[in-house]
Amino acid sequence: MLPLETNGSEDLMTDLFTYIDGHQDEFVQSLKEWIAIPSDSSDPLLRKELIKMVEITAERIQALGATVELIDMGQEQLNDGQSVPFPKAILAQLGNDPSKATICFYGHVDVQPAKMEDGWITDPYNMTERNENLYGRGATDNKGPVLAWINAVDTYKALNQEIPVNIKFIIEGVEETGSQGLEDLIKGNSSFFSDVDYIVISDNVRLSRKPALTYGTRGDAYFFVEVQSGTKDLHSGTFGGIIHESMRDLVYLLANLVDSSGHILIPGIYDDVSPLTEEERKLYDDIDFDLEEHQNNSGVNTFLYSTKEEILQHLWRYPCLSIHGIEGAFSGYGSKTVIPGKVIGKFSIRLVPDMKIPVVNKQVINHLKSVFAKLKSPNKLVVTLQIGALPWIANVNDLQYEAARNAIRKVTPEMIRDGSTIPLARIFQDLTKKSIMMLPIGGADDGEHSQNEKISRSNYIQGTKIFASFFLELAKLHKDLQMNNDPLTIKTSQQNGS
Ligand SMILES: NCC(=O)N[C@@H](Cc1c[nH]cn1)C(=O)O
Ligand SMILES: [Zn+2]
Ligand SMILES: [Zn+2]
Repeated sequence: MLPLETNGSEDLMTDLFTYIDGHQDEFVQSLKEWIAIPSDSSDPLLRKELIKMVEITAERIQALGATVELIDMGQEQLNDGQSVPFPKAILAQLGNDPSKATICFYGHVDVQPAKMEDGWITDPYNMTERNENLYGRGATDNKGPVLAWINAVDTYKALNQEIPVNIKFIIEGVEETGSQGLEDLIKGNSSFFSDVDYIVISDNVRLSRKPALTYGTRGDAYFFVEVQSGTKDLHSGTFGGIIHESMRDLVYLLANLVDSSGHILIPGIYDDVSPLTEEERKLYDDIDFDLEEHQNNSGVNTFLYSTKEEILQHLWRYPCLSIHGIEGAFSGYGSKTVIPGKVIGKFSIRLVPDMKIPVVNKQVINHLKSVFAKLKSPNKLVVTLQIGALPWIANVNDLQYEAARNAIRKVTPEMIRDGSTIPLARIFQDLTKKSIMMLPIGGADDGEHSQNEKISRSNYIQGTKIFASFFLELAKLHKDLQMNNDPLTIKTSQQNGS
């Protein structure tokens, strides 16, 4: 293996990039193979596929030369009283040279549900390339970025070059359903994180065509509101008109959560939202954001707000409430005349600093109970918090942000926040106290969670290059930092004559 010094870092970078360009079809083929596995974590019937996906990922990381541990995550309790095994989590380590920086990469290999009949143009699990875009479920969220990181490490190996940093991986299979059990996993494996210097996540998209670094995300409080009128579904001709219908109650409850201007109707919900300072307000002015393009990407004609500043603030620093669906309600084709016996409404509130989960939980329960009381319904109401993930904000002055800016090279990346949630971002920050950075490689038009999700071939390949060069840039800055701060290191390098 060639040590770093034998090759100037610019020459090495050229070699790495040439290799990546020359092997891009292999990298694309690997993504196709990963996308072919329907690793949907929300469907218990697909659990075997999800478990297989985690195993394949573990094998792939092991093939890099890493030591891989598969951690049992126990059983997932389903609503119907049954249980299925959680997919294992992967903890892996490649290199443990104490003189090098240690980066831990976190990602997930589970995906959101996807069916042809949802409106996909091609099979979501048969990756298809159209106009230089790679379409398939998980292409950008998050299989593409996880593979790009692996490809970057693989490139050093293939060129027989020393990787300038130690690399750790934490890869999970239940991010899309709230990363259950991962907090305990991190708590129970504190020694794994003790020598980690930096945590990198690449699980969101850029805001525009410009590369970006993400330093904040919203959290999420996801609720189930269950209304039960009886033990079974009923014929609406035989029972319609004589019973209190669970669906009518639920629709009323859901309609009282948020008004048509997007304002959340839950008393007190805005109380803990941190006030907008003048300093923060100015940040929005400089951000390159094409509102029209964002609107085109969404497929929606009219947004709730009309200026760049309002849109970004309502995505990044204000909460929102979205109603996601109703379990138990008739939703198929045709005109089934049924009265459901039990329905579960699903909604979530994206949380921002300084909202607190127990406070929000109480406010939601109190509000729904008081709205329900107005109905004077004999039906049974149960409200449960399913997922509670806190928002995350990082220090953009951390060394790895500078290294990432250097790695992106040609342009200055946009410093952005993100309206979505990575449940583990804040957990990592609180438990490990390490620097966290999100380095997105996907585009604003990738359609995460939507029909026809994709990643562009160019972002996937450029992303692989950015990761490969990030290792070098971070190694350089980390070494400088050590030389300046650590008398022992200075002494050792002076003795070595360097
Ligand atoms: N790419 C990140 C992502 O999509 N995260 C999910 C996580 C989540 C939040 N609530 C339930 N799952 C997201 O919807 O933001
Ligand atoms: Zn994701
Ligand atoms: Zn997602």
